[in-house]
Formats: sequence, structure tokens, C-alpha cells
Amino acid sequence: MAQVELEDVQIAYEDHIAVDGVSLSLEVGEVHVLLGQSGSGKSTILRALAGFERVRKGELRIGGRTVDGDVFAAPEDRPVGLVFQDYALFPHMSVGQNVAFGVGRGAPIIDELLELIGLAHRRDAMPGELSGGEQQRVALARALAREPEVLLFDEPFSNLDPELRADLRRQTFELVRDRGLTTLLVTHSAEEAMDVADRISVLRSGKLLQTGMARTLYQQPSTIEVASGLGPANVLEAEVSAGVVRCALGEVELGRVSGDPRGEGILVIRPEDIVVARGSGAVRIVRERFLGDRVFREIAVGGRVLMSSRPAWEPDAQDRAIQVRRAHWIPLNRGA
Ligand SMILES: Nc1ncnc2c1ncn2[C@@H]1O[C@H](COP(=O)(O)OP(=O)(O)OP(=O)(O)O)[C@@H](O)[C@H]1O
Repeated sequence: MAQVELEDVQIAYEDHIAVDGVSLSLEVGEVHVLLGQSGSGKSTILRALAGFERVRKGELRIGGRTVDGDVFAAPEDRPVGLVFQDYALFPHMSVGQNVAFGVGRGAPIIDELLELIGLAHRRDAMPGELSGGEQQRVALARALAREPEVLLFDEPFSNLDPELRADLRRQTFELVRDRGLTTLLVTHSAEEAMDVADRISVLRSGKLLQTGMARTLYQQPSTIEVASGLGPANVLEAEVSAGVVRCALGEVELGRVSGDPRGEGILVIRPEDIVVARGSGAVRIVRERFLGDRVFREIAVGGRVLMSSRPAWEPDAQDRAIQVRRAHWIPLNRGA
């Protein structure tokens, strides 16, 4: 059953259309990520689901009930919990009061939630006395206290340092999944999106480009923007002739190319799928970066500079040639 539905939604700020024709459906218990660059419309969608923006066209439904469109449900009448980037705790209220806000002081769920976020012993502390990670846990507990059906997260981990961010992200999504809460997370980090999402929707300039599982979007992007939104990608013009795909790298066997290669198109090749192997070819390494587990290289070949990466433990070949392990085909009209 769909828990959250957007049907052909348009949202505008005066004459600026921020979200344009977006349709999306989240299953009950799904963790869904809106991924896109700054200004792509992610937060606007989240705010509209929370009831802080109105849709101009289309409809929003939560739990099968229309909350915006022909009718409008006020924010407090929607079964949603919202967690922002900047915690937004009430500074003059203690941790316990912040969590209990809007649900009543004595509610047993408050103790349970404080226990859950590991801050039961800080119940009387003020937000200013907590670290950023602790404050964000309080904000999460506060959102959960209303027992929402849907959780909305707007870049909730971006103000935290990287190690803490990864830890808190893991804890948060364990908790969300244990409770079976339908969740929509906004982020511009592909790594974060792939880490937590059941499915990802990639947005650009207010339009939805592609929805799918991380693996599908990474390996079989429908456009160049989706390809580069999920991670580094080499993009090469190519054409199919006589049963092989030809590009600046030479020939790639058809069997190594997913999609539907025919005529002219674009090949998307991930750095790890460009293998610098033993052989004779005009391959020059322009730049090399050692990243611990892998070595990332820029290599000049066929008049182009391409990105290639290999596991750091792999021995380097002396006489070099390029092999393409895997590539994906985007038809020309969709790649533009
Ligand atoms: N209150 C507002 N008034 C006018 N325009 C706005 C308002 N809020 C957002 N916009 C515009 O709408 C578009 C979408 O903004 P939105 O905040 O949804 O993007 P975003 O993808 O969440 O970006 P970010 O990652 O920077 O938060 C942008 O062009 C932005 O400038």
C-alpha cells in the first residue's frame, strides 16, 4: 500500500516553479531519498508534505487521505514528523520538555524515547549543553513522540562531523526500520542516499529524473545527470556498428554494455569499470591519488582524460592498455 503519494505535483514561489510535475509513491515502511543539487526542489517537496507549502497543481496523499490539492489539511492534522538540519530545539526548554512538546509531559513514550536515543540521563539538560549529535537525537525523539506514520528528514546529519554523521545515520535508520516508519530523507550526498535508501529519486531543476534502487541508478542511469548524480562517471559518445560499440577508447563488446545499444548514443562508464591492464596501448597516467583502499587515476587515452580507480592492493601493470569491464548505454536524445 502506498503511504505517501505525490501526483503530478507543481509547487511555485510566486512565478518561480520550484517543483514541476513530480509523481512519486512511497510504500509503507519504505525509506526513500530525494537526491539532488542545491535548488533542485527537495526541501520544497518535504515542506509541502509537512503542510508548510501549498501545491499549485496536482495532489498530495498521506495514508490514502488527500492532504493537499482540492482540500488542505493543516500541518498539525498530518501524521508526519519533521527533522531539520539545524535541530530546531526550543533553547529555553530542557531535553525532556523538548521531546514532550505537543504530546503531554507524562506520556510514557517520552521515557522510552529518551532511553532509545541514549539520553535518559540528560533529561533535565538544556539544548545548549548538548553536542550537535545529541541535539539531533533529541530532535529525532521529538519527531517520534508524536507517533507519526511518516518521518520527513531534511539534511538532518549535514551539520555533524563525518564520523558522527555516519554513526548517527546508522542508529537513526535502525530505529526507523525497527518501527516500520515510512521515511523521506532529503540529501545532496549520493553516498548518504545509497547508504540508507530502499529507493532513491533524483531531482534536477524541480523535475524528477529517475526513481529506483541505488544499484539500478548507479549502474543503469537513464540520463547523464542521474549518472553523475550518483558518483563519478566517464561519459563518451559512442555508436554501434558491426556488433560492437565504438567510442574514444576503441571497441567495447556488446555483451558488456547494458541498456539497449543501437545507433548513436552515450556510454557511461564508472571509474572502477575502466581497467588499466597489461598490454600495449597509448595510455598515460596524468594524475594519481592514493585513497587508502583504492587508487584513483586520471588517465589520458584516445585524446580524452578519463577517471579510473582500482583496489590499492592490485599490482600495477607496466605496459598498459585499457579494458572496459562494464558500461551503460543512454540513447542520444535522452543523454542531452
Ligand atoms: N521561500 C522561497 N521563496 C522563493 N523561492 C524559494 C523559496 N524557497 C525555495 N525557493 C526556490 O525554489 C527552488 C527549490 O528550492 P529548495 O529549497 O526546494 O531546493 P533544495 O533542493 O532543497 O536545495 P538545498 O539543497 O539548497 O536545500 C530554488 O530555486 C529556490 O531558490
